[in-house]
Amino acid sequence: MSTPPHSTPLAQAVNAALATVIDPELRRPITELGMVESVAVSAEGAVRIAVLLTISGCPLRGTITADCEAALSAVPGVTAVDVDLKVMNQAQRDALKEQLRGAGGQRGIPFNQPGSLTKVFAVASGKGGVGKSSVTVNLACALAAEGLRVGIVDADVHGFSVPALMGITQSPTRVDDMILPPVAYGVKVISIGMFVAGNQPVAWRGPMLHRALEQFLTDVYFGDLDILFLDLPPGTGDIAISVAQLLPQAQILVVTTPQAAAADVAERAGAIATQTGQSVAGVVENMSYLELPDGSRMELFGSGGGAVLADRLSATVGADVPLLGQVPLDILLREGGDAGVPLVLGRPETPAARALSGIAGRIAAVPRGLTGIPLGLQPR
Ligand SMILES: Nc1ncnc2c1ncn2[C@@H]1O[C@H](COP(=O)(O)OP(=O)(O)OP(=O)(O)O)[C@@H](O)[C@H]1O
Repeated sequence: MSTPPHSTPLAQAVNAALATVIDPELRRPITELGMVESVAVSAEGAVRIAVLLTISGCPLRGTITADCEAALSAVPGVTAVDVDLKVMNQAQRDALKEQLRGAGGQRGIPFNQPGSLTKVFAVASGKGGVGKSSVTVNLACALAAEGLRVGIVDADVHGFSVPALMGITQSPTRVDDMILPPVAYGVKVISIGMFVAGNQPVAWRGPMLHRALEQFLTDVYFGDLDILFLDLPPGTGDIAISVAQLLPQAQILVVTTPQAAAADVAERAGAIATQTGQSVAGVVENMSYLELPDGSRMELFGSGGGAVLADRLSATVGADVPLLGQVPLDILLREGGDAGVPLVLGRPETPAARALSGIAGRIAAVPRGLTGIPLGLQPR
């Protein structure tokens, strides 16, 4: 015989345990999301719950089942757990979407709303291969490990690499017109690479890129984020202009190597801020040196490019653009990327990981860009 929830101490403990189960995509307790349809606890301690999935093919059904079983089995007095998975009907899905998007379920780019507190960083580089994506992923993971809510939009549509760097093979879940991004290491990630089959090259032109970015920013449910990174394609292409139009408050973070020639092209990527009215949050110098076994440093790509670039950008944009840090070359950084385990998490003790974590700390301290946000000031 089953008893209704809340009626016994055991049923209350079961409900409290269920409230600790977090939906892997929405990152909220399943009890808050209307996902627990029913809970029954027998006098013998057998628990039977019905969980409503957002869609029938939910790729995370196994995870949700295992998490419910683990949480409930740990409750003293529970002798058996049976999780019955069902699927939300349209009315339940609509209610969930409304809950997530706010009353009225309004569409639009949430990061542009007046109340948004998300800091947006567009990570740019002059040329490819300087480590822009590796830096983005490591900064995001370092910040998420500190407890911040972090997302990445891989806007490098021609050379998307973020999912692989974070070991993500899972596709986003679609709940009608809402896209739920996969989460890795606590970071919500969306990439054009998740929407193309296999490893196909993407040959899109400007307007399609703009539309894709707009769709990512509008339809992907990130929830409340502290920091959003946009991994831009190298150079000063259409997408940088689109970012400026769609997210005027995005601040530019420029990644370069110490090489003078790399700094020259990177300056163009940063200087676009003067045309778009955005601010430049700083410069990250990557591949700064290689530490040799005797402790000496070999400067493979020369030296000083990051500092020169920061000075030049300060002069160009008319505001202080700091050199946020120098990241040494480290084979482990490349290996971590290949294995989908970012260095700051896999080998946090290495000098490169420490440099990246230091830069992440400096980024966390950067105030939110205000361009494009109504300040609510009234003229007297
Ligand atoms: N500090 C570093 N030490 C060792 N290897 C690095 C370092 N930074 C990046 N790499 C490696 O260099 C390669 C290029 O890095 P990454 O893909 O991050 O560059 P990118 O600038 O994003 O390139 P693109 O824009 O062309 O996609 C990768 O194999 C990466 O593992």
